[in-house]
Amino acid sequence: MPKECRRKSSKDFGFSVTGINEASRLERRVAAKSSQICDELIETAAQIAPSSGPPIVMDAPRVPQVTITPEGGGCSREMQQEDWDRAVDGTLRRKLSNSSISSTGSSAVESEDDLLSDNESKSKGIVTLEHLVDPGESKPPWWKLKTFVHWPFSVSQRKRINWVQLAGHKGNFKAADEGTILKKFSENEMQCFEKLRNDALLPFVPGYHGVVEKDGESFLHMTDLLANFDLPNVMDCKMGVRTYLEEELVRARERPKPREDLYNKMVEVDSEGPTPHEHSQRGVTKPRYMQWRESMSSTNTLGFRIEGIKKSDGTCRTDFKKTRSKRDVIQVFKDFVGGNVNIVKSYLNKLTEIQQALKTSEFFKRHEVIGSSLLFIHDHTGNAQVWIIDFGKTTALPEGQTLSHDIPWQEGNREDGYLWGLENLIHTLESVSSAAGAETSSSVTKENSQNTETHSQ
Ligand SMILES: O=P(O)(O)O[C@H]1[C@H](O)[C@@H](OP(=O)(O)O)[C@H](OP(=O)(O)O)[C@@H](OP(=O)(O)O)[C@H]1O
Ligand SMILES: Nc1ncnc2c1ncn2[C@@H]1O[C@H](COP(=O)(O)OP(=O)(O)O)[C@@H](O)[C@H]1O
Repeated sequence: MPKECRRKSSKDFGFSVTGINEASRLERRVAAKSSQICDELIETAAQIAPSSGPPIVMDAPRVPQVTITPEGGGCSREMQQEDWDRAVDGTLRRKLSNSSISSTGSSAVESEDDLLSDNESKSKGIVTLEHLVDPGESKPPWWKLKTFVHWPFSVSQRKRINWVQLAGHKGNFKAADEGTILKKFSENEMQCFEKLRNDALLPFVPGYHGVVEKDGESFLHMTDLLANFDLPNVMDCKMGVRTYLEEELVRARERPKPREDLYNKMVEVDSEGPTPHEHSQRGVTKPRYMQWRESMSSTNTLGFRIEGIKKSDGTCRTDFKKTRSKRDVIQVFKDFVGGNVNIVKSYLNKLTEIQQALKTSEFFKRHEVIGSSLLFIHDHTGNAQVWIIDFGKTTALPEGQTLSHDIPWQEGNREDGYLWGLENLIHTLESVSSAAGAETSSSVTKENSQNTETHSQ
């Protein structure tokens, strides 16, 4: 069920959004509409709070900030008061175990005590992005552009926007100027974006606009892929047969650090998942957890898995940990596209283009691509696109080494199964297309036969 959070001010719902993401505004409307109590509180808040000026912290009542109706169990993770406080003062940080390399790129070694519970940190749908430019601030004195001389941010009255984040860690993204977002800096990801500038994959990755810094914190400035869609439907598919780096495996073997948060996540899905030993220590290591996730989902069997879906009606789901069989995956895709065969065909065309580009890409040849996703986005206008996102754990191979991306992984060969997964994904969508086509033609046949009956009466 959606968790509750305290509203800080009427601005959270009431600010005017003319820029960064029109769709988000509409979504927020749709979502807010679904809760009578929420609407009443918005009105109350609007009366209490001034239309401009600093946000007012309302201690009570606790209400859902965004109302999402998840199918099959709670999926929406919403900002809590503590999250706001941490995010606003800039202290919301990812904590890493020493068996973890963050997809934000850090390989920092920290003690187990430093770990955040994943329930607290993992994004599961609609999140609220903080805008880093304070309203009324006319100049951005704190911005220091590291790489590109281009001032990207204008003053905005928007402080926070609701946005779709189907995977990754909450707090990793911030709002930026129209059509763009900021992602927490990762050296690894930054290097990938730099190398992708001259690569065949460039048309399929989010536009990259350099690195920006505020208060000692750096961000990657990139295009918001949702920006050109009207009430977008979004799906995140994590690619590959392996979702952890080989070095994470080595580290966990050398110095195993059982993590309680991962143990809890495992038990939540399958109480018999942990071994008796893991039960007794109430902890599992990161690679063990990741391997278990891969075997429960379609990662091992198909080379990709569905991480999350958000539909235009505001519903969102991230409960796909046990979506494993091709049949189940097809069903999820069918639901995602609402049986629209044209959308499926557009997606298939896009995937084929990506497949071609991957085969010629120098970048792809020379990188182990781990934890990267394909982001599917379509809307009611028929616009359907696929992008390659998340290069936090995409790692350059030693000079001279290349990968084929379609042979089985064995420790040491660094293969990721990306192309094999993509091939399976294409086949899966082809099945969706023929199933949808068959349904359409059978309903047309039915209609025709009804017409014939009507005529003959
Ligand atoms: O999906 P669930 O089951 O919640 O597991 C998560 C995802 O695999 C995260 O990957 P992603 O960010 O791609 O969603 C991963 O972060 P990394 O990418 O840093 O490996 C988390 O590792 P920890 O952050 O170490 O818990 C792991 O706990
Ligand atoms: N450029 C983008 N435009 C729109 N949505 C994005 C973009 N990048 C990421 N997202 C959203 O954020 C989610 C997490 O992104 P990701 O890069 O995988 O983060 P992390 O590195 O924290 O795992 C994706 O599932 C998607 O919903």
